[in-house]
Amino acid sequence: MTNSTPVYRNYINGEWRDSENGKTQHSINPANKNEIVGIIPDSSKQDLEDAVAAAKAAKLAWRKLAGVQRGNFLFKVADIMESRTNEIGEAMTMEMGKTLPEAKGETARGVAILRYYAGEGMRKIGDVIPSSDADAFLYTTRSPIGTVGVISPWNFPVAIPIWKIAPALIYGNSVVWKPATETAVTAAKVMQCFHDAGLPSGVLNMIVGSGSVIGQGIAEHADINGITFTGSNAVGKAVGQAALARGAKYQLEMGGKNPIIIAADADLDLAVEATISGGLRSTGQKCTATSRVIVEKDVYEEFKSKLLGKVAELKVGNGLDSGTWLGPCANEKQMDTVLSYINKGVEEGAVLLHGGTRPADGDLADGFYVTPAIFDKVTSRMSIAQEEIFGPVLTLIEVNDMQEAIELANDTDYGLSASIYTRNIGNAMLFVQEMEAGLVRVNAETAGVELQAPFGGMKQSSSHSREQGQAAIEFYTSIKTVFIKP
Ligand SMILES: NC(=O)C1=CN([C@@H]2O[C@H](COP(=O)(O)OP(=O)(O)OC[C@H]3O[C@@H](n4cnc5c(N)ncnc54)[C@H](O)[C@@H]3O)[C@@H](O)[C@H]2O)C=CC1
Ligand SMILES: O=C(O)CCC(=O)C(=O)O
Repeated sequence: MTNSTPVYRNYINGEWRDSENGKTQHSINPANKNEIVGIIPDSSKQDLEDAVAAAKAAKLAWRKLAGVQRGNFLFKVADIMESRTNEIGEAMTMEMGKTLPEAKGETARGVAILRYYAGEGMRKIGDVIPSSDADAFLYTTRSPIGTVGVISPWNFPVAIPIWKIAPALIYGNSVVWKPATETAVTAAKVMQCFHDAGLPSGVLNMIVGSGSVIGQGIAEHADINGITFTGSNAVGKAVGQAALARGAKYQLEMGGKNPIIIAADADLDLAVEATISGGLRSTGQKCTATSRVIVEKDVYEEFKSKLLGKVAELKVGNGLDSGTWLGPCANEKQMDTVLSYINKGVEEGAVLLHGGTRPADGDLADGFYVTPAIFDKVTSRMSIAQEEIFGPVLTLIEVNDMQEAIELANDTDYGLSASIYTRNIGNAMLFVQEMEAGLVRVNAETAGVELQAPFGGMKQSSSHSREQGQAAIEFYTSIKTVFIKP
C-alpha cells in the first residue's frame, strides 16, 4: 500500500461518508495479490441504519415524480457511464480479473440496460378491464414496493447491480445497495455516475461491508420492503428465508450447472467455439457458464480433439494485457475452490486431459490463476458434474443418443441455462420441450443474456422469479386493482 492508494467511501443520503467505526479493508488485484486496488469501508450496522433511513425518507418524493422524469435521470447516468467506460472497465479488470475487453463490454451493457429502463418510464403500467357495472371504470395500475435492498456479487460488478437498480428506480422505489467487497471500487465508480447525474439524495445509497453484517442486515431490516439477490445458493436461500420470515418480497438468482449438448450432426467447429466461449470466458465465473459438455458418441473423439487443440491456444494472463484470453480467478477462495474440485475430479476417476494447474512461473505466480481444465470420462453423478465450480473447468460426458443426452442434461439440481448444437430440427424441438432450464439456446453458447428478455432459472437456480426486460416490473411493483364509480 502507498500513500496514493485511493480511498473509497459509502454513499449515504447523497454524500460520500467513511464508515462510522472508521474501519477499512482492502480490495486487492487477483492478478497480483500484492497490489491493493483501493481502500474500502468495512461498514457497521449503524451505516446500514443510516442508509435505510435515507432511503425511507426519499422514497415518497421519488415515487411522486412522473416515470418520464425518473427516466431522464437514468438517461443522464447512462451518458456519464458511457463516457467513463475505460475507467470503469479498468477498475473491474483490476478487481476481479476478467479481461479488459470483457470488462468494457460489460460496462457498455450496463449503459444499454440503463437506457432500456429509462424508456420504461414512458411505457404502460396497467390494463383497463371491463367491469360488471356498466357505469364503473375498472383498471390496474402499479405501485412501487418501497425501499429495495440490492445484494450483488463480484462476477458482473456493473451489469448485475444495474439490472437490479435501474428497474427498482424507474418503477419508483428507493434503493440500498450492498455490492460485493471484492468489487467495491468498481461499485463506487458506478455510484459516482448516479451522483454526477444529480439523482436526489437518499434515492440510491451504497454500503460496503461484509455479507454477514450488511447483507444479512438488509435481509432482516423491517424498513426494506423487497430484496433482490444474486450469488451462491446457500446465501440466497438464507436471504430468502429471512425475507419470508418478516413478510418481505424477495427475488433470488443463484447458481447453475449448465449443459451443452453436441449432437452427432452438429457443426463441430462452431460447437467447439461455443463450448470454449460459454465455459471459459470470465474464467468460467458466470452463473450461465457451460460446465457439462454432453457429446454423442459418434463425434465424441473428433469433438474432443478439436476442443483440446483450441483450448491449448488460450493465453492465460493479466486481464489488462492485450494478448490475454483468460484472466485469474476473482479471489483466493475462488481459486482454492476450483483447485479442490480439480483434485476431487481426479479422485472420483475422471481423467484430466488438460490444465487444471496453478502457473508457478514469473508474473503469474502472484495471481490467482488456474489453467483451463478439461476432464474426460466424466459420469453424471460425479461432484464435478453436479456442483457449481465457478471456474475454468469443462467436464466431457459421452452419450449414446439424444434421449440420453437430454436425460443427463436434466440430471442436476440446477436449471438456469442449457444449449444444444445440432442441424436437426427434431433434436432442437425435443431439446426446447424437454429441457428444465429458464434459458434454452439452440446453436448458441449457454452464456449470453439479452437485457430486453426475461432471465432466471428453474429448479434450484432461482426463486422462480425473472429479472430483466419487462419481467422486472413483476418484482419491483405491486399491482393495484382500481374500481371507480362516478
Ligand atoms: N449466481 C451467480 O452469479 C454467482 C454465484 N456465486 C457462487 O457462489 C460461490 C461463492 O461466491 P461468494 O462470493 O462467496 O458468494 P456469496 O453468495 O457469498 O456472495 C454474493 C453476495 O452476497 C453477500 N453475502 C454473503 N453472505 C451473506 C449473508 N449471510 N447475507 C446476505 N448477503 C450475504 C456477499 O457479500 C455478496 O455481496 C461461487 O463459487 C459461486 O458458485 C457467486 C457469485 C455470483
Ligand atoms: O451470462 C450472462 O451474461 C449473465 C450471467 C449472470 O447473470 C451471472 O453470472 O450471474
